Amino acid sequence: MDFAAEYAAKLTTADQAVQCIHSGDWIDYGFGLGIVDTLDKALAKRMPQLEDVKIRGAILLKRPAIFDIENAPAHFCWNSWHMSGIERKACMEDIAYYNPIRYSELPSYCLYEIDDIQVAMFRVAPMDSFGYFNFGPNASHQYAILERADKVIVEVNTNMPRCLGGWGTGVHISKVDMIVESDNAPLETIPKGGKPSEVDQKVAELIVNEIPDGACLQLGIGGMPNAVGALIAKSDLKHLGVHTEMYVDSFVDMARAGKIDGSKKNLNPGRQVYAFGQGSKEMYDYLNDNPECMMAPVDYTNDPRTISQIDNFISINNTVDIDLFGQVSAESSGIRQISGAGGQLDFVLGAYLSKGGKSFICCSSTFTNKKGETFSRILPILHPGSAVTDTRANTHYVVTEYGMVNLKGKSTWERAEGLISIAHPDFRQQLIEEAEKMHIWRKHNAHVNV
Ligand SMILES: CC(=O)SCCNC(=O)CCNC(=O)[C@H](O)C(C)(C)COP(=O)(O)OP(=O)(O)OC[C@H]1O[C@@H](n2cnc3c(N)ncnc32)[C@H](O)[C@@H]1OP(=O)(O)O
Ligand SMILES: CCCC(=O)O
Repeated sequence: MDFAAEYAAKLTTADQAVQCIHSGDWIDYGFGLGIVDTLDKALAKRMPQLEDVKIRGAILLKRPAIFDIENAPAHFCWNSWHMSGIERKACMEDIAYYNPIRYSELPSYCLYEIDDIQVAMFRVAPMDSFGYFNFGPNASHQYAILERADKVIVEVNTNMPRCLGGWGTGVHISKVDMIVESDNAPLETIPKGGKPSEVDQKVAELIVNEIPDGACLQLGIGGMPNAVGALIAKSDLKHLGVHTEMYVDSFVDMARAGKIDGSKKNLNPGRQVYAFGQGSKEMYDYLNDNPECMMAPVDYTNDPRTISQIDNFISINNTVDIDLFGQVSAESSGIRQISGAGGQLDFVLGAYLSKGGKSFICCSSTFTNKKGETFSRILPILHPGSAVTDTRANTHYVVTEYGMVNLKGKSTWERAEGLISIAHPDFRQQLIEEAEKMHIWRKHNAHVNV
């Protein structure tokens, strides 16, 4: 096949490519680092002539140009699989809406249930000699979108790392309708976390004590899991493995510190497995063409049946709030959507099924808002409207800077006692009084320090 000739025939401008988008269409904009940029700017010029365009995407690292057109909600809506700060702000502008989904189910939802997708656009790496455009660190559910899209447009960016893996890591030119060469803007990054706070340090110490040599790690999205990872890189742990949904900078720190060799993994030994990645330029450079790293679609990485096959699986995720029954709300506060369910429950379920596996839900004991008011993250009941990300039947270990409790199988009074014992001391008495009113407190509980 003469891929160069096919490339030349399909090459077009962004302005020309977006002419195929019409009012009422469902459009896929990519995912994370794969979200289009040059095509977005072109669509922002066309969008004022269109109505009711429905766009899907997730974890924006940059505010798309379409969000800033005049009277945006009249022209389109953004439907997010998982919200970053940019998307949660856009919710308040009536542009963005959240699609609740357990992340491992996203590819099958796209394959078997989603309405037709008229146009799918992805930001990709340059075509290789075999005619493939690599997705960069975004296997996620992209293969499923390709199956369902009527038209596929790729936006080539020479800065996109080439992420190797198992399957679903790129698209062949034969399946692409149009190719747009971007202005090769630098990729968006998440800066490496600074010095871990004292709270992060305490939480990390508690978790590190529970990790055996040879364990396999998953770190969730957000500041705290990353800080825990950075401290694992400085620990004495050995022969760690990686099997995660999101690849983050602290895995690079651990690998460079010689903590990761994957030698004890009983699935994909030696490989660091992930579904997508977001981080620093250093992390993108590390992933580029690195055969140790294996990117695979999320219905593989996050399937609890996959996770369960890996012994000593350690899952570390963050939460927004948790109630005294052990219901974890990791994605919203009341009706305010903060992020999304993501793969948290996938990993909580999978780690529990793993021989020697444990899942840790961690958080600081308090949250201070922009007005400087401080609240306990351990609440008697969740705020009205808060989504339950992990049901109380599934929650395993919960960690704050005041300690760690294992809630699995515990009765309501044991949960209340355990959670209050790791709440901030300033809130313990109040929590006990609420627990008493809710009839989940026994006289026996009195040994909690207040
Ligand atoms: C990715 C994987 O590998 S798999 C599974 C991982 N996936 C998940 O865990 C999904 C759910 N979890 C998450 O999305 C994240 O871990 C979070 C939201 C819990 C924490 O992420 P972070 O980026 O560290 O959150 P951060 O502390 O910056 O808070 C985000 C926002 O929530 C607000 N917030 C946080 N906690 C609270 C709270 N208790 N009450 C009210 N608002 C809160 C913050 O003020 C901030 O709002 P802002 O954007 O207006 O400033
Ligand atoms: C898209 C999912 C990200 C997460 O699980 O947090």
